[in-house]
Amino acid sequence: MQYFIDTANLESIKKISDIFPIAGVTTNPTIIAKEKRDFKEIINDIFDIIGKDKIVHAQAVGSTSEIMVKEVQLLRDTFGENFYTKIPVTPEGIKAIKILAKDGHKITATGILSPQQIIMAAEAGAEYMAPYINRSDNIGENGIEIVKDAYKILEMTKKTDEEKLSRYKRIFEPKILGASFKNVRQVHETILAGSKSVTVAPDVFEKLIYHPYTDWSMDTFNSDWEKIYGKKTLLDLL
Ligand SMILES: O=C(CO)[C@@H](O)[C@H](O)[C@H](O)[C@H](O)COP(=O)(O)O
Repeated sequence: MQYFIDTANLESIKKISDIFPIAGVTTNPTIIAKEKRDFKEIINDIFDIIGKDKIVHAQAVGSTSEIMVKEVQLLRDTFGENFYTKIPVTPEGIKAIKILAKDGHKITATGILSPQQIIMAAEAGAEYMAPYINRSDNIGENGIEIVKDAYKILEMTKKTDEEKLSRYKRIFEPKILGASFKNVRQVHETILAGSKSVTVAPDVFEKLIYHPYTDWSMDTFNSDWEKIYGKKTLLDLL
């Protein structure tokens, strides 16, 4: 399972990565713009906090495939092997993914709101496909159904390692990266639908393990213990 934090806010990244077993950080142009700082510094600071063995995703912003291809080449040279460029599933984006994947680049297809967009991005050679669950639910569609359909079709169109090597110059499993969550239920249903990667904003992230009865249970344990042993911990008693 891979949990990503969907933010570029360094305080939030520090807080969450200190506690939770995260796979990395995802951002988008809106998330980056909120920080009002130099782009390169933001990404370097994120890697400094989470470690260079973790993954960072940030989005190409060019409006043509030619510019996106150049951006991705520059991003890989600047940030290294654990940087994934997000590319939107527009016609120009799919064209860019197709060109870049042939050269072994690591791509996350983004802005996904339909299963066909996932299949097309996967065929073009993206490794991660990021469907926007809440944005889909918001207009009366069903984000979870997108993930379910996508997994069925990805299974049907599975490629051998030889095919992957000849088409994309590297071997990887296509993955659904569930994104745009507004509550824990959406995250959980996305995982149940088969998605082993999700990216969650800090406010929802902290709620993933929250339960009032867990807090109540711990309060009760602590007060019962203190009645007999005071503030002593096992370090004092063993
Ligand atoms: O696409 C990725 C990760 O690949 C995310 O950063 C993605 O852009 C964000 O989760 C969404 O845009 C956030 O959506 P929302 O919470 O604003 O509806």
